[in-house]
Amino acid sequence: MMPPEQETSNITIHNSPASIMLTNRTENNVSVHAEPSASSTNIVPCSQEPIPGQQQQEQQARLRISVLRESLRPVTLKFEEVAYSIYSNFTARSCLSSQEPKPRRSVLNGVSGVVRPGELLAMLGPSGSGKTTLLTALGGRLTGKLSGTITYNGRPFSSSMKRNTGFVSQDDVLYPHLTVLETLTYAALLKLPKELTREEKIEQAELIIVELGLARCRNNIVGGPLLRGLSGGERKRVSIGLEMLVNPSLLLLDEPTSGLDSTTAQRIVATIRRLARGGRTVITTIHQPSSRLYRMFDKVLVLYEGCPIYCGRAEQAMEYFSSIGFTPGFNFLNPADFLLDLANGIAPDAKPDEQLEFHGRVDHHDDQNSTKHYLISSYKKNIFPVLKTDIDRNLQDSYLSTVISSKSRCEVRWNTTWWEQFKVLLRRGLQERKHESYSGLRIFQVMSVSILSGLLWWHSDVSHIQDQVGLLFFFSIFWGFFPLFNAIFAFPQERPMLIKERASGMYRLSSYYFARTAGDLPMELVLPTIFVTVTYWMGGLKPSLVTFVLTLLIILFNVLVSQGLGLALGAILMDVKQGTTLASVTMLVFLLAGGYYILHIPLFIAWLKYISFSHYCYKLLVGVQYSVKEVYECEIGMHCKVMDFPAIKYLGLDNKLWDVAALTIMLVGYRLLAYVALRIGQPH
Ligand SMILES: Nc1ncnc2c1ncn2[C@@H]1O[C@H](COP(=O)(O)OP(=O)(O)OP(=O)(O)O)[C@@H](O)[C@H]1O
Repeated sequence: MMPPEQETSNITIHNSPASIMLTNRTENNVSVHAEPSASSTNIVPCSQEPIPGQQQQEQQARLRISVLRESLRPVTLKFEEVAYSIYSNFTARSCLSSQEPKPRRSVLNGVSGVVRPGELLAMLGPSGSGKTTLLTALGGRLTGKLSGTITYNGRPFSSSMKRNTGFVSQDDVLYPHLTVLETLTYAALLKLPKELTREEKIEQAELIIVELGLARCRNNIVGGPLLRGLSGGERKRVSIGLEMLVNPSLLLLDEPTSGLDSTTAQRIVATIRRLARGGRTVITTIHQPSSRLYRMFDKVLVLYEGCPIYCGRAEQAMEYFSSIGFTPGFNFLNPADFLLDLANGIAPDAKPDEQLEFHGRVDHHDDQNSTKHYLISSYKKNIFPVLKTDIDRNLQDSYLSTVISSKSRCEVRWNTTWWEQFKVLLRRGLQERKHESYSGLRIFQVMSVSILSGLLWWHSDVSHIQDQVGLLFFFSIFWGFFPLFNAIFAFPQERPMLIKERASGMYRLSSYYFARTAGDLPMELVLPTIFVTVTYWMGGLKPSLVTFVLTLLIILFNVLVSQGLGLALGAILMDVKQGTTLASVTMLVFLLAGGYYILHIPLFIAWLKYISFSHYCYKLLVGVQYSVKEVYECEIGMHCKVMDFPAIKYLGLDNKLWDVAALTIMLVGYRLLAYVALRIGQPH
């Protein structure tokens, strides 16, 4: 395939705007076709007949060498009259009237285009013109009221298309503590089909590293806002690499060059173009590309406040605008600057000083509006009809091939088994969070509290029953607070990653959920074990191994329930601040209603203790610590039954099974609630 500089167009450019739009160089030069391929990695024949061994081997060999070389399932993306609006109190904008007040605000208005395999389309437009919204819509990730049609080889977006689409968002969503190699390896293990062995998947990750020029920093941690790691360009390449692992046929990138120096930006766009030349359909949004970058684009789509003003070959954009009366002046060396000025309503005949002042001057507002209206009506008159013909022309072909092929195929929903996903996610989570789980600060926090409380209750005696009961109550409250607050962070912190990975169909929510909650368990259980061991014996509680083990088990049970509540609050609110506020109120209520501080709670509010897991835990702890016949020295020389001690009498120590059952219901209920909240909160 020829590099674009050498590629030639077979269609002569005429002065008529419509004839400019007819030119389609990719169709003439790129030797990939839009028919859905039978060798899709996530589409397998429905028939029960086994694939012959040789054929299977060939398929595997093809998968191995395919990454970054050529697309296996070329996709022609067509979108017609795409419109999107959001609820707003502000004045709505529409393509030809900008003053009319409406309850909905139009973000995209009648955007159309065709992007074929091998082509790189760049979306240009001022900030807020709707580029990201359109890109998100094309990636099948936009929720809300979207109208118009978007087809992929003539079909609507499907779960197989979802896995065939790479989406690189503007912000790099990566785990900061993993290295480049780990990041790509875990993604390869989750994303690549089960036909490949584990070693082959790791090999693919290595291939990507080499291909994207990341070999030098393969063992460096990715880093984040508070952790020094990769440079911006390297992070962006890791993000692209993650999407490239499945060799997607459609690659969408949101401002891949923002914040990068011009050389790095050029390197990234060169990579993207190379990916396009491998038969992929690539769309990128871009801010202020230099003229060098602009020359790398095959097509451009220019948006003006959500309305298209140009969609066609990049090199013909200037000629089109000249043909409708906007000729670039001497100061426009970069076509992108010219297009962006037009998309801001700045006509090229404005003098440089006027251009600078343009936005601030009221009397130019009308000029801006009339420029906008003229550009939009010219688009509708000259470009849209040609685009429409182009969209309709091939629609029938791809529809036919869809009908034929869909009869002989079915979609495989996941590339890896539930168990495989669970194992990889568990390992990845443990690695990413090991610094947090095993942090010295956390261990110090628990150890210092355990030693301090051991000293405060040092060898307490059963005759000081008030103190001993206080220690048991402290156990139940401390091990209610601590896991609750730790668990609240789990889902809100991982939300961007979860949304991103789930949107690309990487794993099931259930495998993620179980891996995430199981990953936290070791440390969540080890710390209370150490705590109880130290404080129990220092505090002089009953010197019986059985009682100690039962005390420990009750506290571990309480930890799991409290963790479940934290997970549920985090998943429902998805906001750490709100979650911790609600958790502190909840725990305060549990503390007061637990049955230790207030023994005469009015009946109308006494029910609060029944929803408190700390209450059940406290009851069970007291229940295993003292037997029914046990006595204590209530006054000098006088012995009273433990069960008659007011705080214990108030608790009522019968029905221990009911307490265990209540805790079990909470354990399951909170975790189920967390899962349901996560599922409901998912964009798809
Ligand atoms: N869900 C939403 N809620 C509120 N406003 C939205 C929403 N989605 C899009 N918008 C608005 O729609 C407009 C287009 O947003 P979009 O992010 O697509 O613009 P953009 O061209 O990508 O901008 P930039 O180049 O600055 O990223 C903006 O004014 C934005 O505030």
